[in-house]
Amino acid sequence: MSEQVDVVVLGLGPGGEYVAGTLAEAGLDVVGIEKELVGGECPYWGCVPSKMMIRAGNLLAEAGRVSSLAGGAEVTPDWGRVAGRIRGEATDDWNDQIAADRLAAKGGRLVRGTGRLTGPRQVTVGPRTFRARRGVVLATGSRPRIPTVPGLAATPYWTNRDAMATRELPTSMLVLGGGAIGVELAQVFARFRCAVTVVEGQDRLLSQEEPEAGELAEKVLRADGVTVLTSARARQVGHDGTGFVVHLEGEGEPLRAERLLVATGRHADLAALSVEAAGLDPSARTVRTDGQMRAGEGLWAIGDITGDGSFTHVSMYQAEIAVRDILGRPGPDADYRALPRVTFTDPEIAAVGLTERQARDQRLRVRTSLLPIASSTRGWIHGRGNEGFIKLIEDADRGVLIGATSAGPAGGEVLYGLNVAVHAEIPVERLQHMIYAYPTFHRTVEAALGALR
Ligand SMILES: Cc1cc2nc3c(=O)[nH]c(=O)nc-3n(C[C@H](O)[C@H](O)[C@H](O)COP(=O)(O)OP(=O)(O)OC[C@H]3O[C@@H](n4cnc5c(N)ncnc54)[C@H](O)[C@@H]3O)c2cc1C
Ligand SMILES: NC(=O)c1ccc[n+]([C@@H]2O[C@H](COP(=O)([O-])OP(=O)(O)OC[C@H]3O[C@@H](n4cnc5c(N)ncnc54)[C@H](O)[C@@H]3O)[C@@H](O)[C@H]2O)c1
Repeated sequence: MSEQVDVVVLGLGPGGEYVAGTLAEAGLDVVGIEKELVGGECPYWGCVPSKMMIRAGNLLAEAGRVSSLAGGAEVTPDWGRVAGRIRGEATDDWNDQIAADRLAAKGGRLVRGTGRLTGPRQVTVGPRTFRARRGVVLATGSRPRIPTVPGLAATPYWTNRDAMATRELPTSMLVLGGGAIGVELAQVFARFRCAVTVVEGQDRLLSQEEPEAGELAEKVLRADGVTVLTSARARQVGHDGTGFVVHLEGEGEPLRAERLLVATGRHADLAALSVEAAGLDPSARTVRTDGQMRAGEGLWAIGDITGDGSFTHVSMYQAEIAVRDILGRPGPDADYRALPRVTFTDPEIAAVGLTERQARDQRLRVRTSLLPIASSTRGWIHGRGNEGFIKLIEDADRGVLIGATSAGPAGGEVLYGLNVAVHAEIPVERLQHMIYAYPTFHRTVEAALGALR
């Protein structure tokens, strides 16, 4: 016998939790199914604990800058404080009772277990089967993609989860992958005196962003003592009981370290959800949706599983659209032209919209500019720690910005104005005649607008 409900939400990460709670508050009979922790990757093993680490690492780095600007400061790094804060304040020692209670208070029902589709509008978890009158929302997120390097699978390698949960820092760590996770954690661990080496397969770090972003990331990581190896791939991985031995492709001595963090991207596992029961292809990498997040009749998908950007803000944005659609309320289609992303290194490396390469590949007539933050008054006053730049990409035929990178102190915050400009397609000509507060970092944007060529 199946239980009849209005909506089943499969997976309660940031997007799924929002959908389940909001629809329940709207009066629908909602069942949310979660196999681990309500809240998903972001609060327990992702954004929140990693940003707590970064806050701590940045404090240490700032203290290191005191000598050149303000006198003397001696700091003693203590990872115990970070690990304690992650346990006490961020994750409640990986206990989701508060989140579960929050869903219940909104009227949603939580079912713990691993769910899978067993028909259109139908989900089974353990012995229970739910039939959803309005439909099912797939929000099962992603998990680390582990490369098929010989030997790796048999070693006790770390993923982001082990790194977030560690009570003690290793003395040395190899990081496979120089994307967002790799560079953020490499910098933090290095600032806590761990000897870090990043091994990135592409010819630069943050390879999906502007080349200048990758160059900057490499420069600042090196300044923190990180060894950065680009165009480097692991050929063989082993563990001798005390540490890792990694042979790279080509000649050279193997790399050795106490820990190995694998940060080579994430992927969704559609086969595990038996998506074919709802008419989807289980071998696909992502669930494709229309602009209202519909993946089929009575089926919606949101978050990492859609492949539209593995970010909490994408999951929440899509969740809002799915909620509206399920409630039958009209609203605009999902629009990713102004998708922002922030890598929380110091300096923060943030971007929105297209890179120059992507714009040129679309055969757009492009004007660009790039100005260092240090060329602004504020950047110059800031002194040490003022690395960064503003890069703008303009569609010259339409006279609007279609992409931008904001790297620098508070680069993610400075991005906001550029995000608005790309999203709202504000003419460059209007942006050039706006008043920019003095002396802010974002005055570099004004200068960069004037330098578009
Ligand atoms: C180290 C790290 C740092 C990050 N930092 C940031 C950041 O600073 N900013 C940012 O925007 N993003 C960041 N992200 C990405 C962000 O965490 C994800 O994009 C976001 O969590 C995705 O949300 P989601 O709703 O798709 O689901 P997820 O958070 O992936 O959650 C999906 C949930 O579904 C559950 N589930 C899966 N399968 C089933 C099943 N069959 N049955 C029941 N339940 C199931 C899982 O247990 C999980 O709880 C970071 C990620 C990592 C790993
Ligand atoms: N600040 C943030 O918003 C933030 C922070 C962390 C993670 N995230 C999200 O989490 C997702 C996962 O992060 P990630 O860093 O694992 O993935 P990523 O896709 O950002 O980067 C993975 C990197 O690993 C490299 N790589 C892949 N296979 C390799 C191999 N065999 N050897 C060496 N290098 C290899 C890739 O070239 C790429 O540069 C990202 O897509 C990101 O959206 C976001």
